[in-house]
Amino acid sequence: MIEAHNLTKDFKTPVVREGRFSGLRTLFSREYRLKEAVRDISFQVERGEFVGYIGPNGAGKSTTIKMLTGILHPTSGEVRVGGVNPHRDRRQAVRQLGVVFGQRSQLWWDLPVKDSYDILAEMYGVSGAEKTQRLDQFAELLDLREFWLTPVRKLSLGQRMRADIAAAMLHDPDLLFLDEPTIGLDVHAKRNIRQFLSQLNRDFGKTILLTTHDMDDIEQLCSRVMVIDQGQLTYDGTIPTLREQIGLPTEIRVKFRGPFRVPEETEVERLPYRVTGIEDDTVVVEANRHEIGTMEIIRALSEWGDIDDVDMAEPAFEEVIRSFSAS
Ligand SMILES: Nc1ncnc2c1ncn2[C@@H]1O[C@H](COP(=O)(O)OP(=O)(O)OP(=O)(O)O)[C@@H](O)[C@H]1O
Repeated sequence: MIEAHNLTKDFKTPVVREGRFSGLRTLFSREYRLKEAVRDISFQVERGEFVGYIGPNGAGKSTTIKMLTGILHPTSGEVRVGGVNPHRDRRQAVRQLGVVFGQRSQLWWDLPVKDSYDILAEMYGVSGAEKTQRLDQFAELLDLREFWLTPVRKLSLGQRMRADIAAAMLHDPDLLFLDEPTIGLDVHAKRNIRQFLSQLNRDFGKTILLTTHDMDDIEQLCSRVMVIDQGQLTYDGTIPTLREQIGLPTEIRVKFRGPFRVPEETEVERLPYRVTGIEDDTVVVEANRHEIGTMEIIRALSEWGDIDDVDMAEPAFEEVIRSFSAS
């Protein structure tokens, strides 16, 4: 559905001069600084996938999305979306993709929500019957009716986002790009949006590429995640594998039935796990699953006493990403 081959995007920006008349001198300067926003990125997204695209600020996420949607032309490399070049065959590409930018709306600010849909339907050549059928469905799933006749500028952020997602899907594209769709929303509004996106993917087979700083979005929605850092793709795979690669410690809480004996610190230190706490009948251990298997730890701990229950907590996803970007 999406193919990116050795995508690179450089931005040339004039070097800003200091001092008097600096604005004018910058304007006429021939000195440029080159910024490699995206460097030699290749990936493929198959039909029906839900992919998270994440990375620190300024990593190159928006630039990539803009190349995939045809807004920007790559400096080198190639993009195909549904078999077409989105920059060259703009009309064809636009028909099969929907885009939502969390920070700005594609709806008409002063018009009632309903009127924006009428204009978009006209622009995309969506027939009256199709429009009615889709809007009925979206109104149901996204609760649009409560603000149907309200001008867009009067909507809350959550309402505006729901209205925008429905607008992006009005012409029934196969592919949806979302850039920060849950930014600034409260927990309830985020849940609504996530539910709808999940339905679009699961029940309607839509392919979705999601850029977000909200790690819960990624964990709850995406089956695959791509990490970009300083313009380069540093990871492409599943979330559990990403966790394993980083090797952040897993916390294991072991509850003992009856008495137990924790070995002396000197004995424990030689082992690839650390006892980080003892609370009544529970011992908390941190281990790096790179170095020792969970079963091995449990086997070792069972020598301390009679194990009643074991609970494991994986490292928080946000921490995984932070550590990944720093390494
Ligand atoms: N039009 C432009 N001209 C010059 N530099 C640009 C332009 N657009 C982006 N950049 C630079 O390219 C780099 C990547 O920017 P981009 O917006 O793609 O990052 P991002 O990962 O989307 O960041 P964020 O999470 O903050 O939105 C940044 O250093 C940015 O300053």
